[in-house]
Amino acid sequence: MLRLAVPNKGSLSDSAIAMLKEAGYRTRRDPKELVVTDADNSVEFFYLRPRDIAVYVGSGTVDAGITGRDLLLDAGSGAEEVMALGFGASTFRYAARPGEIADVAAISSRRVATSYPGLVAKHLAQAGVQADVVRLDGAVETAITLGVADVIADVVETGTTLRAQGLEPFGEPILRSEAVFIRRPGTSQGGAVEVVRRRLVGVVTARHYVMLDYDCPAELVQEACRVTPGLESPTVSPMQNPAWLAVRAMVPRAQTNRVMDALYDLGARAILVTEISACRL
Ligand SMILES: Nc1ncnc2c1ncn2[C@@H]1O[C@H](COP(=O)(O)OP(=O)(O)OP(=O)(O)O)[C@@H](O)[C@H]1O
Ligand SMILES: O=P(O)(O)OC[C@H]1O[C@H](OP(=O)(O)OP(=O)(O)O)[C@H](O)[C@@H]1O
Ligand SMILES: [Mg+2]
Repeated sequence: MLRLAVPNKGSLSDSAIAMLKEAGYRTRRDPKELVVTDADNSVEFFYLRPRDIAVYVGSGTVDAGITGRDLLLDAGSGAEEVMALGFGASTFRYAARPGEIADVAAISSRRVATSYPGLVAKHLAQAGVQADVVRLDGAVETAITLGVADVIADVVETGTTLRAQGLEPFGEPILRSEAVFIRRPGTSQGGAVEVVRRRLVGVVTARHYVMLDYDCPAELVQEACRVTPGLESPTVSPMQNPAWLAVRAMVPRAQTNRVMDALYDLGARAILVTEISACRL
């Protein structure tokens, strides 16, 4: 059986579970359930802390899993990112009191508090900056107020926590993170991991695209197909009236209304949008 790790708590947990459910897997019924066997799909799910998932996958204790890119890089385990999952987006940034520290070079000889010491040590080393890294479990933003650090490096989503502590980010973000599907390179379960990957690609794509159908005057179909090129190529079908053709294509969800406007201006009519509930590309 394939062994897959899923975040049991925290920012990534609910969305990861929802995505696996959409991909047709059995998920836990109770937050206290830590192991779930999906016999139909030959997968055993282990509900673990996202921080530990990269370590378990890297060591081969489990074959693959879902965690944050920042946690994967912090662990420095042998696990590798297979694909981004499109949720749990955040940046990882340095912050300090306003005007106190201008850039990464100015961190030199200062104390940096973080829950991601691996990630920060690597980043400072790459920048050629010597600093003391203070490892904390959480509530990192308070470290400056408490006088145990001059700089913090932490996850920033909305920036509300930083503002509430009177801190400001500085320098370029160290990292742009989101939830990722990870695996151990060279796992003997490579084929089974690939099946999960294809299912997850199906969910991500179904969320990202809608299906567009429209009727198009036959002489305008080439132009209309340039507006909706689809993934491979749009499907063009005859209609009872030979002056018209029916066109069907996937369109990025975010562009739906812009594309509909363009098609309408061109002369297309009966433009319909439908949800894609699942797909395999
Ligand atoms: N607002 C957020 N706060 C923290 N982590 C976030 C946020 N948004 C996305 N993430 C991502 O979630 C992962 C951290 O999840 P984790 O469960 O370890 O911490 P958490 O969500 O802060 O939960 P807790 O601190 O309650 O244990 C990281 O990959 C991080 O980038
Ligand atoms: O930019 P924001 O939207 O404010 O989100 C980022 C904050 O949220 C998380 O903290 P959490 O509430 O999980 O507490 P923790 O520090 O104890 O993990 C994270 O560690 C940041 O502090
Ligand atoms: Mg947290």
